[in-house]
Amino acid sequence: MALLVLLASLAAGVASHVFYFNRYECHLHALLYLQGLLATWAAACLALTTFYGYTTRDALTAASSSVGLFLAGAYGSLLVYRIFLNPLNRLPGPWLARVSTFYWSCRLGKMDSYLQLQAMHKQYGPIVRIGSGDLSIIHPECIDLAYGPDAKAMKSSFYDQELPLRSMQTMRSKLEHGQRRKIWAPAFSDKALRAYKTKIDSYNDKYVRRVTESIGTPVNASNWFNLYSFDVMGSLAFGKDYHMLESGERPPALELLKDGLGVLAFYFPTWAFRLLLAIPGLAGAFHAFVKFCVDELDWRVKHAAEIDEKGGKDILSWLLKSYEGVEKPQADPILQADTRLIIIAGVCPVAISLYGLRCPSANTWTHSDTTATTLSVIFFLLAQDPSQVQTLRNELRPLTEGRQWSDVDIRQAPHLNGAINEALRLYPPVSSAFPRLTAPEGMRIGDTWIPGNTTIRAPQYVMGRDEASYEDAEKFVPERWYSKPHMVKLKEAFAPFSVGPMGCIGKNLALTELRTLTARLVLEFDVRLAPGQENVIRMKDHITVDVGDIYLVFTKA
Ligand code: HEM
Repeated sequence: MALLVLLASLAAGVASHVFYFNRYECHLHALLYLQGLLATWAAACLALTTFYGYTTRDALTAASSSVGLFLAGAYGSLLVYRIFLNPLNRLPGPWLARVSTFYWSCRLGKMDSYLQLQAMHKQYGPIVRIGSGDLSIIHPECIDLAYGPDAKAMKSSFYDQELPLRSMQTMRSKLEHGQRRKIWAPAFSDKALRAYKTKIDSYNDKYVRRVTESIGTPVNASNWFNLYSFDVMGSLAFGKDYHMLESGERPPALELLKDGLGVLAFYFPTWAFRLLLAIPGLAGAFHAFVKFCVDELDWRVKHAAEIDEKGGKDILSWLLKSYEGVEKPQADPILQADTRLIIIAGVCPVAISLYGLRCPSANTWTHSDTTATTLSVIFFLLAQDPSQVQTLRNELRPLTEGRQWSDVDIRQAPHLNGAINEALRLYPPVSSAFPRLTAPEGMRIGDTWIPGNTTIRAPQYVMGRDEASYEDAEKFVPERWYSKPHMVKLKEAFAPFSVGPMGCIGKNLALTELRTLTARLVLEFDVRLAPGQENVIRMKDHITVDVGDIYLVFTKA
């Protein structure tokens, strides 16, 4: 009888894998499975002692053996499938990646996923297995096929980490995402961007003032770019000035998030992340940030009339239009999550919103803001080559001199746009890319067939430095984007904002900030690396990258 029960447990384990875990997405319920297993174990102990006269010790042994064999069956079946049967096994990659996606996490102790991916692609080619169901692909076709307007691939389980909280960006259903995106779209139209101009200009002024105050001395430019970007997004989200550029400090709820990013560097599977989130106290910073955004949204809705009267249109004023007639729009959890997305999208799409988890390795403020990262990189690259600053100045002076200029006047400046593209190519703020899940019927990339339900990513850092796509790929050459087009061999490889219906909705806003602040600074200042500042950036990659402190010296032009 006992043997029969043990064999049944083993068989149940195998069946659970074959008929359930291997067929369906199960990442949402890891905690429930754990609780179920413990509850079954406890119930079995109780039943054996109460109804079958087992001693406590014997009951514990019998119940544990049964549960143990169930797990052995489930994991045994999983290992057999992964090692011998998985169709992904014919694709190149380290053998251990077949066994578990934790293999990938274990390589990321230095938070350098972009470098690890680069090394793996050098060794294994354009398509590399990085986990049991995960591939990294640098074939330029992947961009359009996985992310483009007609892509059949969908967002992977990565986007479920925050459930039940959902923002536009974490909506996996294309239909639902599309409907929400229609509500967001007017906030990023040309008309809306024109209305944000005054706010952006005022923060550009503040940045220039900060530089003027520290002329000739080393400044932590990346930190100031980060404060700049938070100030701009705070003002565009809530119509409030947080004065971060003046004070040099962030509101406490944002400050809390500084500890939250390190853990993202390990790219844990979604189920493991959700288990981490469930540990009481671990996600405290995230909840504080959620509350901060809910409070600010509440304030914003209550002051809507006042803000509208001042004519200071912001992103929320557009989103709130779709709530006309709704008594308390601020109570809608999707609007709450979208508000968080505005704040963090320019900072760290998805990432910060997901986890305010504490991580001991992240003990300094991380410069993970996408716009700030790009500004930091632009000036880091310019600081190493004064002739580039001069070329930019020569290009911009005729476009700006003697008039109240705006982004419209410099939008087509080829060298400026080239320099921005080069910063985004060499140090893309989203370096390892957002994962997609291939459609059940699979897809072909180049000559390779990718099976259905495979998680794929197209890492921009590796693609940006691939000689197959760019000539002299490691060099900063703004001209490749206008007068030397032969240096861009495969244009479709370049997608720092992603592409398609789920790509960056804030691209034009980001470019406006990047162009106008860069132009302001190069028109007024020369720039060089501060003494002791290394001439390489050692980024930390936690979905968006952290360029660390970059010390520069600005002098009057
Ligand atoms: C250099 C700066 C920026 C870069 C490189 C960048 C990059 C990206 C990328 C790669 C995505 C796609 C993420 C995904 O597939 O899930 C994205 C999405 C998004 N970005 Fe940006 N971004 C930048 C600035 C901004 C700014 C300033 C905003 C303003 C609010 C913004 C708002 C968003 C939003 C709302 C999404 C989600 C779009 C959707 O789900 O439809 N981004 N961004």
